Amino acid sequence: MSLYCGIACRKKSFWCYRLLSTYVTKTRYLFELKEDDDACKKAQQTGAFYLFHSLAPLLQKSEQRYQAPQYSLLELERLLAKFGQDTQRIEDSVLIGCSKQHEAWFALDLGLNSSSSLNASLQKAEMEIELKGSFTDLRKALFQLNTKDASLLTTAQALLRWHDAHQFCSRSGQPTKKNVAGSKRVCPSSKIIYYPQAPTRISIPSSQMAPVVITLVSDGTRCLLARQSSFPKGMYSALAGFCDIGESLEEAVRREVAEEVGLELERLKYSASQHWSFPNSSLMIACHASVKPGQTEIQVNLKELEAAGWFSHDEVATALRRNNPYTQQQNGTFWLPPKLAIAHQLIKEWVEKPSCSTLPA
Ligand SMILES: NC(=O)C1=CN([C@@H]2O[C@H](COP(=O)(O)OP(=O)(O)OC[C@H]3O[C@@H](n4cnc5c(N)ncnc54)[C@H](O)[C@@H]3O)[C@@H](O)[C@H]2O)C=CC1
Ligand SMILES: [Mg+2]
Repeated sequence: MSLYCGIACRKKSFWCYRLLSTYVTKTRYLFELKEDDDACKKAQQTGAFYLFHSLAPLLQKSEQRYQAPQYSLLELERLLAKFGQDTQRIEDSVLIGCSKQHEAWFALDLGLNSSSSLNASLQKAEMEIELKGSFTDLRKALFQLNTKDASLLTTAQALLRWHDAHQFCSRSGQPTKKNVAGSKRVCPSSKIIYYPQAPTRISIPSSQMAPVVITLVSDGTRCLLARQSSFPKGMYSALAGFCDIGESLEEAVRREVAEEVGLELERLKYSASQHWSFPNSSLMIACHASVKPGQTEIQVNLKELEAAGWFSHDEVATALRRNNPYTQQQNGTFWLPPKLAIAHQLIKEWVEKPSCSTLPA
């Protein structure tokens, strides 16, 4: 087993970006902005903002086409000042993506009640005159926009709507606080962390199921297994991760693999699903995936994983036959999740049919 314990070279950010594909570096850059408020604040300085009013995106017409204009932080500050608004309102913005060159994109709604500024929301008509555009119902706007803007604004609206609906903690009743990127809200009093899908964490049994993708990556002869520091000693599993709001399952699979081990998928194939209760209700959606032969160098994201590695078919087949893993801990071999876990089923499926045919990712 060639185990990479992940030497992440810290250069300004979590990883060096050399050797990683554009897609992987973009994914890891966004992960960093979601995890690090200072990095996200810094990204706002050079980023671009899309504007909404009461969940309707601003569109401008140029020639026969509509487009969604972008504003710099400076332009936004000037616009707010012109209408007597403090710049605190910018704290209501959410991170929605970035360019290949790592220009971060944000969305800000000028019409929803602000949780960061005491100012009232801005009047729609006045803003449309000032901005020479119209705040357009998103369903209508989707017919007028290019695919990139349509997908971006759909994610933006979902995130802005979620934040607007989760201003208070369902346990303490206290106002919740958004992180800079808007990838979560925290209640300072109950300490519950809310993620844009379902309330999660600790004591609040979620009434919804958070969608989670779990993926067994193969390079044709080996499969990729990983472990978190929270796992029992010696246990390795498939890569798993919560879907982000606005994401398809395929996008979540690709993003999680890029974020956690720095690999770009070539193909993936749905396998099965499972309800999973730990730590809260999740809907596990399991897939097989493959990487291009020769593009198998793992770069472990040490903020998420303790280790990851490629395991041969024989090693994994032997591990599957171990029925009492706890005895294995003594002699330091690795072991796999219990039969009940869909990770076990996914791994067993691969051992029985190593060449699970996969579809383009
Ligand atoms: N049934 C099975 O075979 C397996 C199930 N799992 C489950 O999959 C889930 C996701 O696995 P991880 O690698 O931990 O996810 P992950 O790779 O997304 O990392 C967890 C982080 O995601 C963030 N996050 C985003 N949305 C979240 C939400 N709704 N709830 C909680 N955290 C959220 C948090 O920052 C958290 O620290 C876990 O709950 C785990 O129990 C994991 C492996 C096997
Ligand atoms: Mg994970």
